[in-house]
Amino acid sequence: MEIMSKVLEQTDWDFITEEMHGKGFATISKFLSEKQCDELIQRYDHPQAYRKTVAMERYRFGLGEYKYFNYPLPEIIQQIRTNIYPKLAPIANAWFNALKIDRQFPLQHEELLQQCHQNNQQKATVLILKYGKSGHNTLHQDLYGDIYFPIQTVMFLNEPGKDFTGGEFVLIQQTPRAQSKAIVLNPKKGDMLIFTTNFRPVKGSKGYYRVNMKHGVSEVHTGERFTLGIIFHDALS
Ligand SMILES: O=C(O)CCC(=O)C(=O)O
Ligand SMILES: [Fe+2]
Repeated sequence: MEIMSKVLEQTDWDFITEEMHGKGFATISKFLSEKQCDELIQRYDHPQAYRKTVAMERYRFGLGEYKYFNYPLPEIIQQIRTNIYPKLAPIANAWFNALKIDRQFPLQHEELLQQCHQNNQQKATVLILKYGKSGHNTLHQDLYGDIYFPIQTVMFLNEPGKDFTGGEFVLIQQTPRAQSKAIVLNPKKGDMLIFTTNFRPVKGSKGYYRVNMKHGVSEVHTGERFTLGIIFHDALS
């Protein structure tokens, strides 16, 4: 808890909750220190930390590479996953209530993992991504099995405009019977973005309706871009 207790304490979770309800995403500035970002990037080349490396081109996911961490997760990642989840579970529960979906999420992360394990989802989904020139990530949703948590986070490990150009984070919002809306974000080094994995409720004249969201990354023009993705459910494979 020590590594990040200060940031957690200083974060205005009521504000984050409002942002999530209003837009489906929220940012915590400077969640990680420069040093923490640099250490995560340095660890990218240590193979023992990861269970699987994916060349994104191979699966037509885009262009770039990512690595799934192995359990046990590095201390800082473990702490973030355990301590952020309880702040997000009430948001997810409010969304499912609003959309009249008969499912609620446990308030502790450990319990969500137990549900995943009972469904044979045992593999860590936390990943670090690296994109070079022309690198990009096509629009997607990170669902890894029947048991999923509908909110995830990504941390930006280097500086846009300095370490790389291009490579914006893109959210696409698909409203029923309307054209899709693109939301383009440029978070800075150390920032944490929290966003919906698949959908969110929006209030209409006849109650709440469901708006689908996907995310991706636009093409990197120069340099290298690194991110750390924390997904709260585990994967089948
Ligand atoms: O690199 C990014 O900004 C997006 C990464 C991503 O798709 C994820 O963390 O799920
Ligand atoms: Fe993703």
